[in-house]
Amino acid sequence: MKKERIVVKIGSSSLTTPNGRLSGEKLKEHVSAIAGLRERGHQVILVSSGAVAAGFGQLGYPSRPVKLAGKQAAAAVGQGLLMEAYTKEFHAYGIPTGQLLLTRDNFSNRPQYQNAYNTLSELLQRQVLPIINENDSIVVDELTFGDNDMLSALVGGLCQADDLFILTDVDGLYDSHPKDNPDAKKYHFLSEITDELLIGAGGSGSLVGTGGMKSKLLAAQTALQLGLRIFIGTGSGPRKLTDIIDGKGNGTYIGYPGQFTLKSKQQWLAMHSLPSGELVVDGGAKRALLQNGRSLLPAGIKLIKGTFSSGSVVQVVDEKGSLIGKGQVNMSSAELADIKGKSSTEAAAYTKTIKAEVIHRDDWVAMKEMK
Ligand SMILES: Nc1ncnc2c1ncn2[C@@H]1O[C@H](COP(=O)(O)OP(=O)(O)O)[C@@H](O)[C@H]1O
Ligand SMILES: N[C@@H](CCC(=O)OP(=O)(O)O)C(=O)O
Repeated sequence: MKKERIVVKIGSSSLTTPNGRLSGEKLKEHVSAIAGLRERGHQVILVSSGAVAAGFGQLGYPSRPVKLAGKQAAAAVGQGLLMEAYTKEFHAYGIPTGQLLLTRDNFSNRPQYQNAYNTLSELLQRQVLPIINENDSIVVDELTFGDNDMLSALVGGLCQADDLFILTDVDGLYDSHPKDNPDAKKYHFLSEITDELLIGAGGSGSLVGTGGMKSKLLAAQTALQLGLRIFIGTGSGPRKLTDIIDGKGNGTYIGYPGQFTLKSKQQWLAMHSLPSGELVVDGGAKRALLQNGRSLLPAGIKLIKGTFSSGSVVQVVDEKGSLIGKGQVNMSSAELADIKGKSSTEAAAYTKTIKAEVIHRDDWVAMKEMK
């Protein structure tokens, strides 16, 4: 059987009690199930929620704090408790653990993204189990992931995983909220996340979880684009995760094997990079980029918007303004303004210091083809 690389995401409700304490019993069960996956030779990356939910009780909050300072303080306490418990329990199976606390910036900044990738790769190569959470205690409000579903999908892309298992307190996706509708129908297999599914997905049903099924589906949508298969559901006992691999999981399976996976650079450009400007290109350049797999040359550029430096990411649009793709430019907006619309020979004569390609094909991702 193929050895898979699996991201396992565990939600707050599956790790804690409603009064803000860590549930040692629940945690132990997850640990034994993860040890079971590793015993079969699979690599596991754990994305664990629960810092806020495990910490707020000790701080004297009667329920999950709503204000940012309360959540951040609770997370500071709870994250330590989580890691202490995980380290001890995994140690009993001879599995060393390592903690990574990430923020959105770590994904949008290319050097930080590569650095996170290098750290994860090193941990996995040395048989260490990475345990990841958002860096809740320091992250700025508007930049939080909020819940860990999207974080787990992005981690799946970052470490080029095969599967994402989202463990929660419900046994899969239903066509409407199962707590409101006793006749709600469960989906066992899905190949895509449609708007209809998103409409049927509601918020959290527990006092400690955030995001609910909607955020799991949005995460699943991203994970599908990143080439992962997804499972959303629950289970009990030490075999609950190996059962998922064996197709016997208690939940909903999304995706199919052998999906198209973007290369790491293209994945970063498409999913995480923040464009600093925009280039409007003519029909010839659009064809070269989308159909012929060529680089973007100065001749095809009609208009430059924004100010950027060499190495920045820009978005590329056609003359109607519709997005074609994103790429990393080899020159600044000022240098490009001098050679825009010129043939490559003319451009080369103009300055010998810059490259012939405005965006090299290796530094480009087509956004149209992804749909
Ligand atoms: N269509 C749906 N199908 C299944 N569960 C749903 C649906 N809509 C909303 N939910 C709720 O989503 C909850 C799981 O999300 P959440 O509470 O955020 O869990 P976690 O803490 O594990 O991330 C379920 O307990 C359920 O009440
Ligand atoms: N990073 C946060 C996750 C917040 C949260 O509730 O997430 P989840 O339970 O996955 O919906 C924490 O550890 O408390």
